[in-house]
Amino acid sequence: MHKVYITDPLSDQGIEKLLQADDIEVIRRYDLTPNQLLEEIADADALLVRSQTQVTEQVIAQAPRLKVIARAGVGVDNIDIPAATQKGVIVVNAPDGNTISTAEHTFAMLLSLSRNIPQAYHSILQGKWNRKAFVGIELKSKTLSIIGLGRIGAELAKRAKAFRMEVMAYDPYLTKERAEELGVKKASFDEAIRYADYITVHTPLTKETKHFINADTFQNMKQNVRILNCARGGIIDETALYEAIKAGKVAGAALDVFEDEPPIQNPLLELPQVIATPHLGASTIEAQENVAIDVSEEVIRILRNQPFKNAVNLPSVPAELQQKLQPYQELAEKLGSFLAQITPGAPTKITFTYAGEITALDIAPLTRTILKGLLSHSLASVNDVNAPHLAQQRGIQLIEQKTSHTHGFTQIIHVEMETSRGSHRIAGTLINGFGARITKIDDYSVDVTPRGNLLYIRHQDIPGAIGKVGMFLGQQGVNIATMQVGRLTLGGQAIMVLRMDRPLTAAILNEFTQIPNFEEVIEITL
Ligand SMILES: NC(=O)C1=CN([C@@H]2O[C@H](COP(=O)(O)OP(=O)(O)OC[C@H]3O[C@@H](n4cnc5c(N)ncnc54)[C@H](O)[C@@H]3O)[C@@H](O)[C@H]2O)C=CC1
Ligand SMILES: O=C(O)C(=O)COP(=O)(O)O
Repeated sequence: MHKVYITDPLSDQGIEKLLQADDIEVIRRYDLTPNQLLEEIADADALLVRSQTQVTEQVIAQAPRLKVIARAGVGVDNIDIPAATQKGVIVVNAPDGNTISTAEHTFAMLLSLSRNIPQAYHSILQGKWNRKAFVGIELKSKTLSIIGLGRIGAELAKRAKAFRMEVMAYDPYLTKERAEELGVKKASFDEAIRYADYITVHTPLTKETKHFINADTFQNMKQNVRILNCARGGIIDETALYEAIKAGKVAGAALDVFEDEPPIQNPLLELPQVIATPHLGASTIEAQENVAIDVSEEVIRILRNQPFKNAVNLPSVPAELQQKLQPYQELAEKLGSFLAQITPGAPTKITFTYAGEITALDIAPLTRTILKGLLSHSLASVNDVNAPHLAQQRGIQLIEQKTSHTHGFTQIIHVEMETSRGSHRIAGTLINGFGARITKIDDYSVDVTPRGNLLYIRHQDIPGAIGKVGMFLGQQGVNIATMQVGRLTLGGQAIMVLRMDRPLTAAILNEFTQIPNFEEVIEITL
Protein backbone atom coordinates (compact mmCIF):
# COMPACT_ATOMS: atom_id res chain seq x y z
CA MET A 1 0.00 0.00 0.00
CA HIS A 2 1.48 3.38 -1.03
CA LYS A 3 1.09 6.16 1.51
CA VAL A 4 0.23 9.50 -0.05
CA TYR A 5 0.34 12.51 2.29
CA ILE A 6 -1.52 15.69 1.37
CA THR A 7 -0.35 18.60 3.53
CA ASP A 8 -2.10 21.57 1.86
CA PRO A 9 -5.83 21.52 1.09
CA LEU A 10 -6.59 20.15 -2.38
CA SER A 11 -9.92 19.92 -4.18
CA ASP A 12 -11.88 16.82 -3.10
CA GLN A 13 -13.14 16.29 -6.65
CA GLY A 14 -9.58 16.64 -7.95
CA ILE A 15 -8.15 13.87 -5.77
CA GLU A 16 -10.98 11.38 -6.40
CA LYS A 17 -8.72 9.04 -8.40
CA LEU A 18 -6.25 8.89 -5.52
CA LEU A 19 -9.00 8.19 -3.03
CA GLN A 20 -10.37 5.39 -5.19
CA ALA A 21 -7.05 3.67 -5.94
CA ASP A 22 -6.85 0.24 -4.24
CA ASP A 23 -3.10 0.43 -3.80
CA ILE A 24 -3.05 3.92 -2.23
CA GLU A 25 -3.80 5.21 1.24
CA VAL A 26 -4.44 8.96 1.33
CA ILE A 27 -3.52 10.77 4.55
CA ARG A 28 -4.53 14.43 4.85
CA ARG A 29 -2.72 16.61 7.41
CA TYR A 30 -3.07 20.38 7.16
CA ASP A 31 -1.47 23.35 8.94
CA LEU A 32 1.41 21.31 10.34
CA THR A 33 4.31 23.06 12.03
CA PRO A 34 7.72 22.22 10.49
CA ASN A 35 8.36 19.76 13.33
CA GLN A 36 4.97 18.10 13.00
CA LEU A 37 5.60 17.75 9.27
CA LEU A 38 8.89 15.95 9.94
CA GLU A 39 7.18 13.56 12.33
CA GLU A 40 4.13 12.93 10.18
CA ILE A 41 5.61 12.08 6.81
CA ALA A 42 8.34 9.58 7.80
CA ASP A 43 6.58 6.72 5.96
CA ALA A 44 5.37 8.76 2.96
CA ASP A 45 5.77 7.39 -0.57
CA ALA A 46 4.32 10.58 -2.03
CA LEU A 47 3.82 14.10 -0.72
CA LEU A 48 1.25 16.44 -2.29
CA VAL A 49 1.52 20.15 -1.52
CA ARG A 50 0.51 23.63 -2.66
CA SER A 51 2.58 26.72 -1.82
CA GLN A 52 2.26 26.59 1.95
CA THR A 53 4.17 23.44 2.91
CA GLN A 54 7.91 24.07 2.93
CA VAL A 55 9.51 20.93 1.59
CA THR A 56 13.03 21.43 2.90
CA GLU A 57 16.12 19.23 2.66
CA GLN A 58 15.35 18.03 6.19
CA VAL A 59 11.81 17.02 5.24
CA ILE A 60 13.12 15.06 2.25
CA ALA A 61 15.80 13.37 4.39
CA GLN A 62 13.17 12.43 6.95
CA ALA A 63 11.10 10.43 4.47
CA PRO A 64 13.34 7.62 3.20
CA ARG A 65 10.54 6.00 1.16
CA LEU A 66 9.61 9.21 -0.62
CA LYS A 67 9.41 8.68 -4.36
CA VAL A 68 7.55 11.78 -5.50
CA ILE A 69 6.76 15.31 -4.34
CA ALA A 70 3.82 16.70 -6.27
CA ARG A 71 3.07 20.43 -6.38
CA ALA A 72 -0.60 21.10 -7.18
CA GLY A 73 0.27 24.33 -8.96
CA VAL A 74 3.12 25.96 -10.85
CA GLY A 75 5.75 27.50 -8.55
CA VAL A 76 8.09 24.99 -6.92
CA ASP A 77 10.12 27.50 -4.93
CA ASN A 78 8.80 25.97 -1.66
CA ILE A 79 10.48 22.68 -2.56
CA ASP A 80 14.23 22.08 -2.22
CA ILE A 81 14.69 20.69 -5.73
CA PRO A 82 18.47 20.01 -5.46
CA ALA A 83 17.86 18.03 -2.25
CA ALA A 84 15.07 16.04 -3.93
CA THR A 85 17.25 15.36 -6.96
CA GLN A 86 20.14 14.25 -4.78
CA LYS A 87 17.86 11.74 -3.05
CA GLY A 88 16.32 10.61 -6.36
CA VAL A 89 12.88 11.98 -5.48
CA ILE A 90 10.85 13.03 -8.51
CA VAL A 91 9.28 16.49 -8.27
CA VAL A 92 6.23 17.07 -10.46
CA ASN A 93 3.98 20.11 -10.81
CA ALA A 94 0.76 21.04 -12.60
CA PRO A 95 1.89 23.72 -15.02
CA ASP A 96 -1.34 24.32 -16.96
CA GLY A 97 -4.24 23.96 -14.55
CA ASN A 98 -4.21 27.39 -12.93
CA THR A 99 -3.07 29.60 -15.83
CA ILE A 100 -6.46 31.13 -16.61
CA SER A 101 -7.32 31.56 -12.96
CA THR A 102 -4.10 33.48 -12.26
CA ALA A 103 -4.31 35.57 -15.42
CA GLU A 104 -7.91 36.53 -14.55
CA HIS A 105 -6.92 37.35 -10.98
CA THR A 106 -4.10 39.57 -12.23
CA PHE A 107 -6.55 41.30 -14.53
CA ALA A 108 -8.98 41.79 -11.67
CA MET A 109 -6.14 43.37 -9.70
CA LEU A 110 -5.27 45.59 -12.69
CA LEU A 111 -8.82 46.94 -12.82
CA SER A 112 -9.14 47.22 -9.05
CA LEU A 113 -5.88 49.14 -8.86
CA SER A 114 -6.93 51.52 -11.63
CA ARG A 115 -10.35 52.25 -10.15
CA ASN A 116 -9.48 52.08 -6.43
CA ILE A 117 -12.20 49.52 -5.88
CA PRO A 118 -10.93 48.02 -2.59
CA GLN A 119 -10.28 51.47 -1.09
CA ALA A 120 -13.67 52.79 -2.22
CA TYR A 121 -15.42 49.74 -0.79
CA HIS A 122 -13.71 50.28 2.57
CA SER A 123 -14.74 53.91 2.53
CA ILE A 124 -18.38 53.19 1.76
CA LEU A 125 -18.51 50.60 4.54
CA GLN A 126 -17.45 53.38 6.88
CA GLY A 127 -20.57 55.31 5.87
CA LYS A 128 -18.74 57.73 3.57
CA TRP A 129 -19.74 58.82 0.07
CA ASN A 130 -16.40 60.13 -1.14
CA ARG A 131 -16.46 60.23 -4.95
CA LYS A 132 -13.57 62.66 -5.33
CA ALA A 133 -10.99 60.55 -3.47
CA PHE A 134 -11.35 57.58 -5.77
CA VAL A 135 -11.08 59.00 -9.26
CA GLY A 136 -9.33 56.34 -11.33
CA ILE A 137 -7.59 56.01 -14.69
CA GLU A 138 -8.59 54.10 -17.85
CA LEU A 139 -6.66 51.12 -19.14
CA LYS A 140 -7.26 52.01 -22.80
CA SER A 141 -4.08 53.25 -24.52
CA LYS A 142 -1.95 52.73 -21.41
CA THR A 143 1.22 50.63 -21.74
CA LEU A 144 1.36 47.40 -19.80
CA SER A 145 4.78 45.75 -19.48
CA ILE A 146 4.73 42.03 -18.78
CA ILE A 147 7.97 40.65 -17.35
CA GLY A 148 7.88 36.94 -18.16
CA LEU A 149 5.57 36.10 -21.05
CA GLY A 150 4.91 32.44 -20.24
CA ARG A 151 1.55 30.77 -19.82
CA ILE A 152 0.06 33.34 -17.42
CA GLY A 153 1.80 36.33 -19.00
CA ALA A 154 0.43 35.39 -22.43
CA GLU A 155 -3.14 34.97 -21.18
CA LEU A 156 -2.87 38.32 -19.43
CA ALA A 157 -1.61 39.92 -22.65
CA LYS A 158 -4.72 38.70 -24.51
CA ARG A 159 -7.00 40.24 -21.89
CA ALA A 160 -5.08 43.53 -21.87
CA LYS A 161 -5.26 43.69 -25.67
CA ALA A 162 -9.04 43.24 -25.45
CA PHE A 163 -9.07 46.35 -23.22
CA ARG A 164 -7.06 48.13 -25.95
CA MET A 165 -3.90 48.48 -23.90
CA GLU A 166 -0.46 48.65 -25.53
CA VAL A 167 1.36 45.55 -24.36
CA MET A 168 5.14 45.19 -24.12
CA ALA A 169 6.89 42.07 -22.91
CA TYR A 170 10.34 41.25 -21.67
CA ASP A 171 11.22 37.57 -21.65
CA PRO A 172 14.61 36.23 -22.77
CA TYR A 173 12.88 33.20 -24.31
CA LEU A 174 10.29 35.20 -26.26
CA THR A 175 10.59 34.79 -30.02
CA LYS A 176 9.66 37.50 -32.52
CA GLU A 177 7.00 35.17 -33.98
CA ARG A 178 5.35 34.53 -30.61
CA ALA A 179 5.33 38.26 -29.82
CA GLU A 180 3.69 38.97 -33.17
CA GLU A 181 1.16 36.20 -32.67
CA LEU A 182 0.11 37.74 -29.34
CA GLY A 183 0.25 41.30 -30.69
CA VAL A 184 2.77 42.43 -28.08
CA LYS A 185 5.95 44.45 -28.51
CA LYS A 186 9.06 42.40 -27.68
CA ALA A 187 11.10 44.70 -25.45
CA SER A 188 14.38 44.77 -23.61
CA PHE A 189 14.19 44.78 -19.82
CA ASP A 190 15.15 48.45 -19.84
CA GLU A 191 12.43 49.39 -22.36
CA ALA A 192 9.82 47.34 -20.50
CA ILE A 193 10.66 49.22 -17.31
CA ARG A 194 11.11 52.71 -18.79
CA TYR A 195 7.97 53.12 -20.91
CA ALA A 196 5.31 51.32 -18.89
CA ASP A 197 2.28 52.74 -17.11
CA TYR A 198 1.79 49.32 -15.50
CA ILE A 199 4.44 46.69 -14.82
CA THR A 200 3.43 43.15 -13.93
CA VAL A 201 5.79 40.26 -13.19
CA HIS A 202 5.05 36.66 -14.24
CA THR A 203 8.40 34.86 -13.95
CA PRO A 204 9.23 32.10 -11.51
CA LEU A 205 11.17 33.14 -8.41
CA THR A 206 14.75 32.08 -9.05
CA LYS A 207 18.20 33.33 -8.03
CA GLU A 208 18.11 35.43 -11.17
CA THR A 209 14.65 36.94 -10.65
CA LYS A 210 15.00 37.57 -6.91
CA HIS A 211 14.66 41.35 -6.46
CA PHE A 212 14.50 41.70 -10.22
CA ILE A 213 12.57 44.91 -9.55
CA ASN A 214 14.69 46.84 -7.05
CA ALA A 215 15.57 50.39 -6.03
CA ASP A 216 17.60 50.96 -9.23
CA THR A 217 14.79 49.66 -11.41
CA PHE A 218 12.25 51.97 -9.76
CA GLN A 219 14.55 54.92 -10.58
CA ASN A 220 14.14 54.18 -14.29
CA MET A 221 10.35 53.92 -14.26
CA LYS A 222 7.81 56.51 -15.40
CA GLN A 223 6.35 58.78 -12.77
CA ASN A 224 3.05 57.34 -11.41
CA VAL A 225 3.73 53.85 -12.66
CA ARG A 226 1.55 51.08 -11.18
CA ILE A 227 3.09 47.74 -10.14
CA LEU A 228 1.56 44.27 -9.94
CA ASN A 229 2.90 41.06 -8.48
CA CYS A 230 0.69 37.99 -8.78
CA ALA A 231 3.68 35.67 -9.32
CA ARG A 232 5.97 35.35 -6.30
CA GLY A 233 6.95 37.46 -3.34
CA GLY A 234 10.60 38.39 -3.68
CA ILE A 235 10.63 39.11 -7.42
CA ILE A 236 9.98 42.72 -6.38
CA ASP A 237 12.09 44.08 -3.52
CA GLU A 238 9.38 45.03 -1.00
CA THR A 239 11.51 47.63 0.78
CA ALA A 240 12.33 49.35 -2.51
CA LEU A 241 8.64 49.26 -3.51
CA TYR A 242 7.66 50.84 -0.19
CA GLU A 243 10.22 53.62 -0.69
CA ALA A 244 9.13 54.22 -4.28
CA ILE A 245 5.48 54.57 -3.23
CA LYS A 246 6.42 56.87 -0.35
CA ALA A 247 8.52 59.00 -2.73
CA GLY A 248 5.54 59.39 -5.08
CA LYS A 249 7.24 57.58 -7.96
CA VAL A 250 4.85 54.63 -7.86
CA ALA A 251 1.15 55.53 -7.81
CA GLY A 252 -0.07 52.15 -6.66
CA ALA A 253 0.68 48.48 -6.28
CA ALA A 254 -1.41 45.31 -6.38
CA LEU A 255 0.10 42.36 -4.55
CA ASP A 256 -1.16 38.78 -4.36
CA VAL A 257 2.13 37.41 -3.04
CA PHE A 258 4.69 38.44 -0.42
CA GLU A 259 8.27 37.73 0.56
CA ASP A 260 6.92 36.26 3.81
CA GLU A 261 3.50 34.65 3.75
CA PRO A 262 1.32 35.45 5.54
CA PRO A 263 2.72 39.00 5.69
CA ILE A 264 2.99 40.02 9.32
CA GLN A 265 3.39 43.72 10.05
CA ASN A 266 4.37 44.31 6.45
CA PRO A 267 4.60 48.11 6.07
CA LEU A 268 3.34 47.90 2.47
CA LEU A 269 -0.08 46.93 3.78
CA GLU A 270 -0.28 50.20 5.69
CA LEU A 271 -0.09 52.26 2.49
CA PRO A 272 -3.42 53.36 0.96
CA GLN A 273 -1.91 52.98 -2.52
CA VAL A 274 -1.43 49.24 -2.02
CA ILE A 275 -4.18 46.69 -2.62
CA ALA A 276 -3.65 43.07 -1.71
CA THR A 277 -5.06 39.55 -1.74
CA PRO A 278 -3.81 36.55 0.24
CA HIS A 279 -2.18 34.53 -2.58
CA LEU A 280 -5.46 33.91 -4.38
CA GLY A 281 -4.19 33.70 -7.97
CA ALA A 282 -4.88 29.98 -8.30
CA SER A 283 -7.85 29.93 -5.95
CA THR A 284 -10.78 29.17 -8.22
CA ILE A 285 -12.90 26.05 -8.15
CA GLU A 286 -11.85 25.25 -11.69
CA ALA A 287 -8.10 25.74 -11.18
CA GLN A 288 -8.04 23.78 -7.95
CA GLU A 289 -9.85 20.89 -9.56
CA ASN A 290 -7.54 20.99 -12.59
CA VAL A 291 -4.29 20.99 -10.64
CA ALA A 292 -5.45 18.34 -8.18
CA ILE A 293 -6.50 16.03 -11.03
CA ASP A 294 -3.18 16.60 -12.80
CA VAL A 295 -0.99 15.82 -9.80
CA SER A 296 -3.15 12.91 -8.63
CA GLU A 297 -2.75 11.25 -12.02
CA GLU A 298 0.99 11.89 -12.03
CA VAL A 299 1.42 10.48 -8.53
CA ILE A 300 -0.55 7.33 -9.40
CA ARG A 301 1.56 6.82 -12.52
CA ILE A 302 4.84 7.33 -10.65
CA LEU A 303 3.92 5.03 -7.76
CA ARG A 304 2.92 2.37 -10.29
CA ASN A 305 6.15 2.84 -12.27
CA GLN A 306 4.27 4.09 -15.31
CA PRO A 307 5.43 6.91 -17.62
CA PHE A 308 4.69 10.43 -16.35
CA LYS A 309 4.93 13.92 -17.87
CA ASN A 310 5.62 16.92 -15.70
CA ALA A 311 8.79 16.20 -13.76
CA VAL A 312 10.57 19.38 -12.77
CA ASN A 313 13.88 17.65 -12.01
CA LEU A 314 13.94 15.31 -14.99
CA PRO A 315 13.90 16.34 -18.65
CA SER A 316 10.43 15.57 -20.01
CA VAL A 317 10.19 12.61 -22.39
CA PRO A 318 7.22 12.76 -24.78
CA ALA A 319 4.89 9.72 -24.51
CA GLU A 320 5.64 8.66 -28.10
CA LEU A 321 9.40 8.64 -27.43
CA GLN A 322 8.89 6.82 -24.12
CA GLN A 323 7.02 4.11 -26.01
CA LYS A 324 9.77 3.76 -28.62
CA LEU A 325 12.54 3.61 -25.99
CA GLN A 326 10.70 1.19 -23.72
CA PRO A 327 12.12 -2.01 -25.32
CA TYR A 328 15.67 -0.69 -24.86
CA GLN A 329 15.31 0.21 -21.19
CA GLU A 330 16.06 -3.24 -19.80
CA LEU A 331 19.04 -3.72 -22.12
CA ALA A 332 20.39 -0.29 -21.14
CA GLU A 333 20.15 -0.89 -17.39
CA LYS A 334 21.63 -4.40 -17.64
CA LEU A 335 24.56 -3.24 -19.78
CA GLY A 336 25.38 -0.63 -17.15
CA SER A 337 25.01 -3.11 -14.34
CA PHE A 338 27.18 -5.80 -16.03
CA LEU A 339 29.92 -3.31 -16.86
CA ALA A 340 30.01 -1.96 -13.30
CA GLN A 341 30.38 -5.49 -11.92
CA ILE A 342 33.38 -6.39 -14.11
CA THR A 343 35.17 -3.03 -13.75
CA PRO A 344 36.80 -2.34 -10.38
CA GLY A 345 37.66 1.17 -9.22
CA ALA A 346 35.94 4.53 -9.13
CA PRO A 347 34.61 5.61 -12.54
CA THR A 348 36.31 8.64 -14.11
CA LYS A 349 34.88 8.61 -17.62
CA ILE A 350 31.93 6.84 -19.26
CA THR A 351 31.30 6.90 -22.98
CA PHE A 352 27.88 5.92 -24.32
CA THR A 353 27.81 5.16 -28.04
CA TYR A 354 24.64 4.41 -29.99
CA ALA A 355 24.54 2.98 -33.52
CA GLY A 356 21.84 2.03 -36.02
CA GLU A 357 18.07 2.60 -35.95
CA ILE A 358 18.15 3.86 -32.41
CA THR A 359 20.15 6.95 -33.40
CA ALA A 360 17.00 8.40 -34.97
CA LEU A 361 15.63 8.82 -31.43
CA ASP A 362 16.54 11.13 -28.57
CA ILE A 363 18.67 8.67 -26.60
CA ALA A 364 19.30 10.82 -23.51
CA PRO A 365 16.78 8.85 -21.39
CA LEU A 366 18.66 5.62 -22.22
CA THR A 367 21.96 7.17 -21.17
CA ARG A 368 20.36 8.03 -17.80
CA THR A 369 19.18 4.42 -17.45
CA ILE A 370 22.61 2.95 -18.29
CA LEU A 371 24.15 5.34 -15.80
CA LYS A 372 21.63 4.27 -13.18
CA GLY A 373 22.62 0.62 -13.81
CA LEU A 374 26.30 1.52 -13.54
CA LEU A 375 26.17 3.64 -10.42
CA SER A 376 23.75 1.42 -8.52
CA HIS A 377 26.64 -0.91 -7.73
CA SER A 378 28.65 1.69 -5.87
CA LEU A 379 26.04 4.13 -4.58
CA ALA A 380 22.80 3.74 -2.67
CA SER A 381 19.38 4.83 -3.96
CA VAL A 382 20.32 5.67 -7.53
CA ASN A 383 17.53 6.26 -10.03
CA ASP A 384 16.95 8.08 -13.33
CA VAL A 385 16.42 11.35 -11.47
CA ASN A 386 19.66 11.52 -9.53
CA ALA A 387 22.03 9.40 -11.67
CA PRO A 388 23.42 12.30 -13.82
CA HIS A 389 23.60 14.51 -10.76
CA LEU A 390 25.52 11.91 -8.73
CA ALA A 391 27.92 11.35 -11.64
CA GLN A 392 28.53 15.08 -11.95
CA GLN A 393 29.09 15.40 -8.21
CA ARG A 394 31.77 12.73 -8.43
CA GLY A 395 33.48 14.43 -11.36
CA ILE A 396 32.73 11.56 -13.75
CA GLN A 397 33.06 12.68 -17.36
CA LEU A 398 30.05 11.57 -19.44
CA ILE A 399 30.25 11.39 -23.22
CA GLU A 400 27.21 10.51 -25.32
CA GLN A 401 27.71 9.87 -29.03
CA LYS A 402 26.08 8.36 -32.08
CA THR A 403 27.84 6.44 -34.85
CA SER A 404 26.90 4.57 -38.02
CA HIS A 405 29.00 1.45 -37.20
CA THR A 406 26.47 -1.24 -36.28
CA HIS A 407 28.76 -4.24 -36.87
CA GLY A 408 25.98 -6.03 -38.72
CA PHE A 409 23.24 -5.46 -36.09
CA THR A 410 20.16 -3.29 -36.53
CA GLN A 411 21.30 -1.24 -33.56
CA ILE A 412 24.02 -1.36 -30.93
CA ILE A 413 24.42 0.28 -27.55
CA HIS A 414 28.07 0.42 -26.55
CA VAL A 415 29.37 1.59 -23.17
CA GLU A 416 32.95 2.11 -22.11
CA MET A 417 33.87 2.81 -18.52
CA GLU A 418 37.24 4.09 -17.42
CA THR A 419 38.06 3.89 -13.74
CA SER A 420 40.98 4.57 -11.46
CA ARG A 421 41.95 0.91 -11.99
CA GLY A 422 41.46 0.31 -15.71
CA SER A 423 38.69 0.19 -18.26
CA HIS A 424 36.17 -2.19 -19.81
CA ARG A 425 33.70 -2.05 -22.67
CA ILE A 426 30.40 -3.74 -23.31
CA ALA A 427 27.94 -3.74 -26.21
CA GLY A 428 24.43 -5.04 -26.59
CA THR A 429 21.48 -5.14 -28.93
CA LEU A 430 17.84 -6.17 -29.19
CA ILE A 431 17.21 -9.20 -31.36
CA ASN A 432 13.75 -9.37 -32.88
CA GLY A 433 11.68 -11.89 -31.01
CA PHE A 434 14.51 -12.79 -28.62
CA GLY A 435 15.02 -9.61 -26.64
CA ALA A 436 18.18 -8.16 -25.14
CA ARG A 437 21.62 -9.62 -25.84
CA ILE A 438 25.16 -8.72 -24.80
CA THR A 439 27.13 -8.97 -28.04
CA LYS A 440 30.58 -7.90 -26.93
CA ILE A 441 32.64 -7.70 -23.76
CA ASP A 442 35.83 -5.75 -24.44
CA ASP A 443 36.97 -7.23 -27.79
CA TYR A 444 35.33 -10.63 -27.24
CA SER A 445 32.21 -11.40 -29.27
CA VAL A 446 29.58 -13.17 -27.18
CA ASP A 447 25.85 -13.84 -27.21
CA VAL A 448 24.65 -13.54 -23.63
CA THR A 449 21.14 -12.95 -22.35
CA PRO A 450 21.62 -10.30 -19.66
CA ARG A 451 19.48 -11.82 -16.95
CA GLY A 452 19.89 -13.93 -13.81
CA ASN A 453 23.04 -15.25 -12.10
CA LEU A 454 26.02 -15.02 -14.41
CA LEU A 455 29.63 -15.96 -13.94
CA TYR A 456 32.27 -14.01 -15.82
CA ILE A 457 35.63 -15.79 -16.07
CA ARG A 458 38.82 -14.47 -17.64
CA HIS A 459 41.32 -17.24 -18.29
CA GLN A 460 44.08 -18.58 -20.53
CA ASP A 461 42.83 -20.36 -23.65
CA ILE A 462 44.20 -23.82 -22.92
CA PRO A 463 42.66 -27.24 -23.56
CA GLY A 464 40.50 -28.44 -20.71
CA ALA A 465 39.51 -25.01 -19.34
CA ILE A 466 35.82 -25.52 -20.10
CA GLY A 467 35.96 -29.02 -18.62
CA LYS A 468 37.48 -27.71 -15.41
CA VAL A 469 34.66 -25.19 -14.97
CA GLY A 470 31.99 -27.82 -15.67
CA MET A 471 33.62 -30.28 -13.31
CA PHE A 472 34.08 -27.76 -10.51
CA LEU A 473 30.54 -26.40 -10.63
CA GLY A 474 29.15 -29.93 -11.01
CA GLN A 475 30.96 -30.99 -7.83
CA GLN A 476 29.35 -28.07 -6.04
CA GLY A 477 25.92 -29.09 -7.33
CA VAL A 478 25.56 -25.93 -9.45
CA ASN A 479 23.77 -26.44 -12.76
CA ILE A 480 24.96 -24.45 -15.78
CA ALA A 481 22.09 -23.16 -17.91
CA THR A 482 24.10 -21.59 -20.76
CA MET A 483 27.76 -20.99 -21.52
CA GLN A 484 29.54 -18.64 -23.89
CA VAL A 485 33.23 -18.64 -24.72
CA GLY A 486 35.10 -15.86 -26.43
CA ARG A 487 38.73 -15.63 -27.46
CA LEU A 488 40.78 -13.42 -29.72
CA THR A 489 43.78 -15.62 -30.53
CA LEU A 490 44.47 -19.30 -30.08
CA GLY A 491 46.17 -19.86 -26.72
CA GLY A 492 45.75 -16.22 -25.65
CA GLN A 493 43.38 -14.61 -23.22
CA ALA A 494 39.78 -15.80 -23.29
CA ILE A 495 36.56 -15.21 -21.43
CA MET A 496 33.62 -17.38 -20.44
CA VAL A 497 30.17 -16.17 -19.42
CA LEU A 498 27.99 -18.78 -17.77
CA ARG A 499 24.41 -18.58 -16.64
CA MET A 500 23.81 -20.65 -13.51
CA ASP A 501 20.59 -21.89 -12.04
CA ARG A 502 21.48 -20.52 -8.62
CA PRO A 503 23.92 -18.03 -7.12
CA LEU A 504 27.29 -19.20 -5.74
CA THR A 505 28.20 -18.95 -2.09
CA ALA A 506 31.21 -16.83 -1.13
CA ALA A 507 33.12 -20.00 -0.22
CA ILE A 508 32.54 -21.64 -3.63
CA LEU A 509 33.49 -18.44 -5.39
CA ASN A 510 36.67 -18.18 -3.37
CA GLU A 511 37.61 -21.78 -4.14
CA PHE A 512 36.94 -21.12 -7.83
CA THR A 513 39.40 -18.24 -7.97
CA GLN A 514 42.13 -20.58 -6.64
CA ILE A 515 42.03 -22.77 -9.78
CA PRO A 516 45.20 -22.12 -11.86
CA ASN A 517 44.76 -20.22 -15.16
CA PHE A 518 41.51 -18.62 -14.04
CA GLU A 519 42.69 -15.06 -13.66
CA GLU A 520 39.41 -13.48 -12.80
CA VAL A 521 36.13 -15.02 -11.66
CA ILE A 522 33.32 -12.58 -11.01
CA GLU A 523 29.76 -13.46 -10.16
CA ILE A 524 27.34 -11.06 -11.80
CA THR A 525 23.77 -10.55 -10.69
CA LEU A 526 21.45 -8.87 -13.16
N1 LIG B 1 -0.36 33.90 -7.43
C1 LIG B 1 -0.59 32.66 -7.67
O1 LIG B 1 -1.43 32.04 -7.04
C2 LIG B 1 0.14 31.97 -8.75
C3 LIG B 1 1.42 32.34 -9.05
N2 LIG B 1 2.11 31.69 -10.05
C4 LIG B 1 3.47 32.15 -10.34
O2 LIG B 1 3.52 32.62 -11.66
C5 LIG B 1 4.73 32.23 -12.26
C6 LIG B 1 4.55 32.10 -13.74
O3 LIG B 1 3.69 31.02 -14.05
P1 LIG B 1 3.50 30.48 -15.54
O4 LIG B 1 3.21 31.61 -16.45
O5 LIG B 1 2.54 29.36 -15.46
O6 LIG B 1 4.95 29.94 -15.81
P2 LIG B 1 5.69 29.78 -17.21
O7 LIG B 1 6.84 28.92 -16.97
O8 LIG B 1 4.72 29.42 -18.28
O9 LIG B 1 6.20 31.27 -17.52
C7 LIG B 1 7.29 31.85 -16.90
C8 LIG B 1 7.96 32.75 -17.91
O10 LIG B 1 8.98 33.50 -17.27
C9 LIG B 1 10.05 33.64 -18.17
N3 LIG B 1 11.26 33.95 -17.45
C10 LIG B 1 12.06 33.13 -16.73
N4 LIG B 1 13.11 33.81 -16.26
C11 LIG B 1 12.97 35.08 -16.69
C12 LIG B 1 13.73 36.25 -16.53
N5 LIG B 1 14.86 36.23 -15.83
N6 LIG B 1 13.29 37.40 -17.11
C13 LIG B 1 12.15 37.41 -17.81
N7 LIG B 1 11.39 36.33 -18.03
C14 LIG B 1 11.79 35.18 -17.46
C15 LIG B 1 10.11 32.30 -18.86
O11 LIG B 1 10.78 32.39 -20.09
C16 LIG B 1 8.64 31.98 -19.04
O12 LIG B 1 8.17 32.42 -20.30
C17 LIG B 1 5.06 30.90 -11.57
O13 LIG B 1 6.41 30.66 -11.52
C18 LIG B 1 4.48 31.05 -10.20
O14 LIG B 1 5.49 31.46 -9.32
C19 LIG B 1 1.54 30.71 -10.78
C20 LIG B 1 0.27 30.31 -10.52
C21 LIG B 1 -0.52 30.88 -9.45
O1 LIG C 1 0.71 27.63 -8.67
C1 LIG C 1 1.38 28.49 -8.08
O2 LIG C 1 2.55 28.77 -8.36
C2 LIG C 1 0.75 29.25 -7.00
O3 LIG C 1 1.36 30.18 -6.52
C3 LIG C 1 -0.52 28.81 -6.45
O4 LIG C 1 -0.33 28.64 -5.08
P1 LIG C 1 -1.40 27.84 -4.20
O5 LIG C 1 -1.48 26.46 -4.77
O6 LIG C 1 -2.69 28.57 -4.36
O7 LIG C 1 -0.88 27.86 -2.81
